[in-house]
Amino acid sequence: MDKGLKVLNKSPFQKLTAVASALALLSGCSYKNITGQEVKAEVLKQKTNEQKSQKGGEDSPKPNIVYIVLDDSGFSDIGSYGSEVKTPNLDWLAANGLRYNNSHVTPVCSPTRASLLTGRNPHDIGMSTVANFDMGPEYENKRGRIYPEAGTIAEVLSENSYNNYALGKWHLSPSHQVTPAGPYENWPLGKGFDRFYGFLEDSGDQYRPELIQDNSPVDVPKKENYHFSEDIVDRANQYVTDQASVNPEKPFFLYLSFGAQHQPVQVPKKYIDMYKGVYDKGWDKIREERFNKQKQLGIIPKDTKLPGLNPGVKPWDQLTNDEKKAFIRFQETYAGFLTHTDEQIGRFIDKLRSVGELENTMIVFLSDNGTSSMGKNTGSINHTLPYNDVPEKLEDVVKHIDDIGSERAGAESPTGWAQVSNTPFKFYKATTFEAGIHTPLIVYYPKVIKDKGAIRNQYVHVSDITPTVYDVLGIDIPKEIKGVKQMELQGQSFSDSLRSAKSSGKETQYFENNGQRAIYHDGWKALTLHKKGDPYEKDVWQLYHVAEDFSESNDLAAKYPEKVKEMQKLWEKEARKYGVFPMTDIAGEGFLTIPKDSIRARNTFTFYPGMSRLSESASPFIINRSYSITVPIERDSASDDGVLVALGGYESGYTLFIKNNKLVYEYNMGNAVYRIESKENVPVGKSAIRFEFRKSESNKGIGSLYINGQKVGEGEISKTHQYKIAFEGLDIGKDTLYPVSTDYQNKGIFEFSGEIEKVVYELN
Ligand SMILES: O=[N+]([O-])c1ccc(OS(=O)(=O)O)cc1
Repeated sequence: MDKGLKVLNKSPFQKLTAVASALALLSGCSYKNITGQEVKAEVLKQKTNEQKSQKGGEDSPKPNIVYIVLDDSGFSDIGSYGSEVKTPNLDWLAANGLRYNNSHVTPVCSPTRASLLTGRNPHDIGMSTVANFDMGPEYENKRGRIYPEAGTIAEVLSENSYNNYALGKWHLSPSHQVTPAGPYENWPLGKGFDRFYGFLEDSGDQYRPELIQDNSPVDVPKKENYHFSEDIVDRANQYVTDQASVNPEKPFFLYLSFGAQHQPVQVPKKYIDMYKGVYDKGWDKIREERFNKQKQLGIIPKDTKLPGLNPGVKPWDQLTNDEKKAFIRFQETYAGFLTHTDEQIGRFIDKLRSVGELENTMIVFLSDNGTSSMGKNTGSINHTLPYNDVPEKLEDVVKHIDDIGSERAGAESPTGWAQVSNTPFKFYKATTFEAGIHTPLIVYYPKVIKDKGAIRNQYVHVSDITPTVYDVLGIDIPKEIKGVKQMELQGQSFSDSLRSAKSSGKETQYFENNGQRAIYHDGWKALTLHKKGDPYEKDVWQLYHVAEDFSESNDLAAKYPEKVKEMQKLWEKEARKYGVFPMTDIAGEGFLTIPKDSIRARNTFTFYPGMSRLSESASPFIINRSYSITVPIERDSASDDGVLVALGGYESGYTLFIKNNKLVYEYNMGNAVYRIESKENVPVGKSAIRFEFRKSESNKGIGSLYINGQKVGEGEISKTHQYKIAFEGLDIGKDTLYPVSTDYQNKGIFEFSGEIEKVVYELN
């Protein structure tokens, strides 16, 4: 695809414009305006042509491009793909555009987004798996970043006079680079976007997100009932309004990437209440209803089979009343969250309409992967726990049932509902079964799509979307971007299918994430369900004729062993071609790999008061090791109190603070809080405060408090996080967003009223 030129193919209209200007120049006549100045006629003529070429004009050559991405939402979740959830605005896009029912993504977030934004396969550009995991230079394919050789659509379009905006979840920078001091090259502005507003990591709290605007951390707007999805759409609307008002001749690319439906599932109660009673009938029934509706809609073939419940998912009538009660609430919340998101999408569409841009905009909607199983069989109300492989107890979930959806819970639905979202498929996100990689795709582009509301069956992959856009715009990628030679596009345009149902789809596509593998070729699919630690060559391959078996219900591997071998070979060939090797089957241990070029590789950190919040993933790596935190302070009076250092929030984290003259350290594990309090008072005047953690066993140890070298408190911390401590970063001298300790939850950020000289971490 790389034709080596960064030129726009000129439309017939542009050619006419050029001829008209040339004629005007040749004509050379002039007249006097009211101030008596001489005005050349050709300038006037040119202006008329410019006005004609403003977007919205009949012959406008450059449409706006919008990508709307949902997170962790399965194939059946939206109304026009079979759901009972109310999504009128997405359904409107579907009714006025095309629904693809055979569209594929990667099993997890970052590779899908990397592929979407670059038109290449994820491994080949450094993003085999989530951006949280940077495996260092030995794993070129797992650096948690997009290599500059794979320019993003924003970089390409900025060379074609587009403005480029990104909003919402990013998750395309190594997490250890999410710091207020950069490096910034993998942040949105480093990847071609002109404006950004959102969060940079994998999940964001909907009520108190760690917001970034452009390259700077910013506070959550002080707004009653603040919600992140509303905030990013307010911003998107602002960007569109600004551009339409001030620079209407310029087209824009806008990437609107919701945190929804990823955990934490959080939405105001009003939306949860909309679904009261809807889910009382349980997941078996709802799954069946979605399946039937999908057939009626024609979104799945009439002969599709509905697989049984996934392993570990109990039939609804075998659940206890407590389970039913909690699980109903989870799904009411999930549904309300989606309706709320849809409402925001509606507000954005309305904005495009009101500034006269809707008809001249191509909108692509998709979900980045299928619905997740991280809620396990109980559902989750504290998402740090599943990230650390700590099971949650149903009784805790039931106790906090009314918190689900609120800021008091990092909620995620149980697997029974995740399977419903992924109807008619089996398994979940992170696998290469269709449940993980087969999601909705809607394309709205009224200028070209005449077959409104139709369903397209072409096999499509997320890497094909941006090449399709380039094709529609008639542009080639530049040979170089910022002096870096560009790789060829690897996705394949499906622009023909916008006009014709008959055009062909993609023939071959490989998949891989953390050792889970699959290959699609010409109507067939082979896959492995890899068990961590097993040798890859021992993995058993399954075989499905997906052209006839939409839901992978009939494993044909035993019947066609030769076909399995052929598909395996093809997987290997594609894997070699696209940089899948070396492969790893990391899961949580990915968090423990600290590359040498990460700031986390240091053993000493000195932080000064006033530092912006530092993301947890870039904070001193204290997991499973001994360390100390030393804080020289000064108190003017015995009433000076507040937080010296804190990381995390009420879900989990740690905090060192002074209250009632006592020095307190709390480690909040999520299901237990370890508290150590000084016996003695912290003196007025200068003192050296110190907390020391001595590891005794794996993820266990003794915490000690010192004032001026004297031990003033000690306690055992019998379980610490093995992978990730929290979803909220490190504060010096205060505890922003959520409080780690309930001891000061009514004191706002509980800023230290004395003076902190510095905070020094020393890690062993
Ligand atoms: O293992 N992780 O770090 C991880 C896995 C999945 C995940 O969800 S995703 O939507 O961002 O892919 C986030 C983080």
